[in-house]
Amino acid sequence: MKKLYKHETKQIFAYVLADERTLIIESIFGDELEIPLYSLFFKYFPKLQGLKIIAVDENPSDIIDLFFQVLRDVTAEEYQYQLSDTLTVSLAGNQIHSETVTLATTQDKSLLIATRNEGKTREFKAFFSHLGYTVKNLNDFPELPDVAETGMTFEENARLKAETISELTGELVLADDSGLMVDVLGGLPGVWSARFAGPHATDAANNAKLLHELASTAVTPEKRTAKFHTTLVVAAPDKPSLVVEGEWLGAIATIPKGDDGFGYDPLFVDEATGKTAAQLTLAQKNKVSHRALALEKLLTKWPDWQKS
Ligand SMILES: O=P(O)(O)OP(=O)(O)OP(=O)(O)OC[C@H]1O[C@@H](n2cnc3c(O)ncnc32)[C@H](O)[C@@H]1O
Ligand SMILES: [Mg+2]
Repeated sequence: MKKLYKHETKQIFAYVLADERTLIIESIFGDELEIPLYSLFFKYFPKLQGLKIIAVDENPSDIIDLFFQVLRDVTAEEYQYQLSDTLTVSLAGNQIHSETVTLATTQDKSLLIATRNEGKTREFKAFFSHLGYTVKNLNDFPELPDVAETGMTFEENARLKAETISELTGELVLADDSGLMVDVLGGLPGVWSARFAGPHATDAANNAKLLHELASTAVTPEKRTAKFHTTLVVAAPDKPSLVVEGEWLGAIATIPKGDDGFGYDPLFVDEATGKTAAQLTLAQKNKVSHRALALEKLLTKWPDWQKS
């Protein structure tokens, strides 16, 4: 069964009955969306199979709205619900369920990422849109200066980028300083990853230089181990910045593979899957990458930091 579903007001959704009794909610790009209340959904969804919803709109409350529309469609029963801090469900006028819920809202939350790198920005956008944040980067503010990365460590550079831009704009700013560390090259290119093949080097030039370095030192396959590192710094006016980091273990391939991602992704082989980062979808990379791990840590620290 596959049906195109027209949302009451604006969005169009498709839904498909899945083989297993699971609820899968995907964006139209195939990214799985994390929406709360899965168990509740199954309490009321009467089919033996599960449900796959493909949503144009990723807003959790719209998807919950959709779920109840689907439920009415499937059961021909008049389920009603109300959603504020509490979700209440009623059938034929009688309340049959009530629970407290927390949903990310999309109101007034914006985050400036102090980067001009659109590859990084795409990953941050995918992550923060689930939390209701609108993400902008420095390409949206051409008048802001480039911050020179004069530090010798990822943290120094990330602080420079986040704190300078936060001071200039008065905004909440996140910066990412990251790089590839290849064991046999003593951790290079490291903080110089963006400039490995020279100032303003392209990704292709950096990748070519990396392959050349490893070929010229005749490195055996098992010695091509490497890791991606990122340090994230969040800065806001008048408080100490929040710093987290993440690492992703892998190895350097002998030829570039895959079309997704950016930077060194076509050469970085994920230790767990054997695929290059460029062979992973954005959603897959965003579950395992150095940036994803750092963002996970950021989320656990974010609420206390925001209150501080
Ligand atoms: O400083 P901003 O404006 O954020 O952008 P940048 O590209 O200069 O970024 P960095 O200074 O942090 O340098 C990071 C380098 O490491 C590469 N890199 C970082 N994360 C990566 C990832 O997830 N996949 C592939 N390459 C990555 C990236 O392409 C850059 O060459
Ligand atoms: Mg940079």
